[in-house]
Amino acid sequence: MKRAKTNETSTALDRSPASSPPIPLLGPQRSLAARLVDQCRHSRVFRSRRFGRQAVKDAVTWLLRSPLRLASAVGRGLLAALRAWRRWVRVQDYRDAIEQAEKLAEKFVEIRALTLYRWRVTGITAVAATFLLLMAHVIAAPLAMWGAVGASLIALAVAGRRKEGATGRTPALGGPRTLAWTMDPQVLVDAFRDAKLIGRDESLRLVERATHTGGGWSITVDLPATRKAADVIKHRDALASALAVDEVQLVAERVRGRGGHAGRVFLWVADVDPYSGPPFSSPLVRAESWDAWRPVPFGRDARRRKVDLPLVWTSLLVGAIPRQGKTMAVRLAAAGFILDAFARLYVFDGKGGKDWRAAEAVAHRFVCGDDQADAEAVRDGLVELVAEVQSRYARMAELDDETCPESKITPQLSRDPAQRMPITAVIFDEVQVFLDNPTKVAIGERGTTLGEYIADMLAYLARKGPAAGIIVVLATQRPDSQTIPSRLRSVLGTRFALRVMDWRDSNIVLGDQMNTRGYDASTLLPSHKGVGILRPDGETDAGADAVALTVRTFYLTNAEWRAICVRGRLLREIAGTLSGYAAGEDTTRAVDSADVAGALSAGPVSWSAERLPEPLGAVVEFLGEELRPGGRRFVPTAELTDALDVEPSVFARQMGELGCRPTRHYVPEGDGVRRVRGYLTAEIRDAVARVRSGEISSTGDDADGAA
Ligand SMILES: Nc1ncnc2c1ncn2[C@@H]1O[C@H](COP(=O)(O)OP(=O)(O)OP(=O)(O)O)[C@@H](O)[C@H]1O
Repeated sequence: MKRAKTNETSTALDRSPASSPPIPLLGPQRSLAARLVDQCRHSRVFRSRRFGRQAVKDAVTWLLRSPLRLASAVGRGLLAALRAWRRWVRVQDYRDAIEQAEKLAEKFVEIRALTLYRWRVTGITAVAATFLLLMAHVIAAPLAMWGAVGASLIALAVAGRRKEGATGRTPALGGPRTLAWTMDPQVLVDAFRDAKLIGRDESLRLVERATHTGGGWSITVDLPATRKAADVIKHRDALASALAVDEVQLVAERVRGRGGHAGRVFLWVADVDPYSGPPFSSPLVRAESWDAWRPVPFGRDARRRKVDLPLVWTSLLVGAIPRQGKTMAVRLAAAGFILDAFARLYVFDGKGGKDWRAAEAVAHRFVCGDDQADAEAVRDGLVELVAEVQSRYARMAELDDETCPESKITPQLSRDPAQRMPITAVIFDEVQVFLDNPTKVAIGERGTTLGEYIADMLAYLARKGPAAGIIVVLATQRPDSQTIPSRLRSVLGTRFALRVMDWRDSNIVLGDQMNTRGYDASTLLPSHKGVGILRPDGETDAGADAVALTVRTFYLTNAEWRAICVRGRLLREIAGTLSGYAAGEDTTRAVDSADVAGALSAGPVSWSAERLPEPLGAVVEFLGEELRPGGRRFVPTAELTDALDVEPSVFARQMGELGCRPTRHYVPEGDGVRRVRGYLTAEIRDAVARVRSGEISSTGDDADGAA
């Protein structure tokens, strides 16, 4: 993900903390003098004007706050002293012991005498102290009396000072606690301890002191050795709670690259909800044209940094419950292609509303609706695209090394009309409408449903299309495993999850285990329209920065969207690239469907779990594309039983009945290897083939009766 940096939001990742050795924040064993010397030696206050200004601000704040802090410490000290005196005068220890022994009645006179005696001592001490003070005032100088009062106040302030490591939400931290950590790093350390991100006897090291940037406070810290930044990101909610801010206000990032390491964390706490306020307008509204090879402006992150989405070489899956902003997100991606006169668009809208009507003006193929005829038109469009991918690979193989160095599309190839390989975007809104189509069809010798066939072709396009310049963009409001089969999901590189119902749906869009890594789209707020978690494609440069990030998409009004489509048509008319549906030719290219069936089965086999007995069906569904020959060789039993949530002994027995026997195999673990029980994928494939051929019945018995 390329993030453009605005002036007001310098990124932590770009800083070079290597130039600033960490300053110990709190070292229990270090003396104050040693810490001061250290601070001065490493301080950038003397080297950087920005840090100098911040230090002066901090010092002034500290000075202004100190009378208040002294007064509250004296107040606490006075309270503590009064409590101690009250216990003493009431002979509380003795009284408690007697009460425990149930002898209060017997000892009542004795306690009362002792209490009266202590009251007398208190009175005499108070009178004597007052007399001595007055004498000092009269005989010596007023200074002596004020000196004595000052000493008493200091003693009370020391007694009432905040102790290091004090836990819990003390009333003093209520409300302004959100910002207390910017003044007093001890509060930040306490928050890390309370959130159980560091131990009670551990501390943090300050890499960059707290500064106010881009509508929030940022700080970079080093965790104690062996603690991981990934865990801070994972438990961001706990840290937000400890800092008393809403979790949407807290951004935690691992500092990577030069100067970064696995234990260095950048924190940013927004002053207010960063996703509230008016939506951001897309820069594409003002763009005359766009180059589809450039990452398209997609939105802004919490710190308002621009997030661009590379689309060439990848594919995109957008998932969310209704009315969260899927169509908007897909329109943004589409706008980048529409404004490139050399790009071609296939638009398939399963919703059938007017959201995509304006795209008719530029689309090479356009289908809008959920009728059988629409599903068949989508099928024909995809058949044409599968054939197009095959043809492009065949043609690229014929080109010389200079024109096509890597059997991959290049910007020059995609814009050369003679080569006929334009960047082609295949855009689906509400793709589940087509994937769920139950009509039976025969593909080659295989019987399947139209929905399955469409899924197979989409999986093929997402897998083989990007290198040939064909990009698949899918949006669905049902991101469940039934609707988007794993063989299709696993080949969609970039994922964007707006709010979904639960963490399972979130993981289906973003990838397995993403909730345990701190990315769960079900925790997004309903009021945050257009806010989602973006997981960039690991294959693109974008994937290097962060596993995922929360983005608020840009906003296009309907009028702006229509204007973009009109501009796209004009650009095509000028360049002479208007084609297909938009140019008034609405017939798909005649393609021999046997060729397509051949292409689908010559590629990785489509492993469908349909009509397979359990647990084989679930295993096939879980492994998806990994099951194909040349994919994974071995799957540990523990991985399968965990993923399918089944009892290991029952699982082993049922797999045995289907002819799959576990074996032992070495798997990598850490730096070494470990021998574990599991299944060879060849055995699983064999079992699938035997069930399909009827050799094993779908109840799990061998057709010939043998178990
Ligand atoms: N980035 C954004 N900023 C502000 N509002 C947005 C943003 N994106 C979408 N919205 C608003 O959210 C609402 C739903 O948007 P959209 O139609 O894109 O959602 P959807 O998920 O496609 O809905 P459906 O499932 O009904 O098709 C619209 O009112 C839209 O204006």
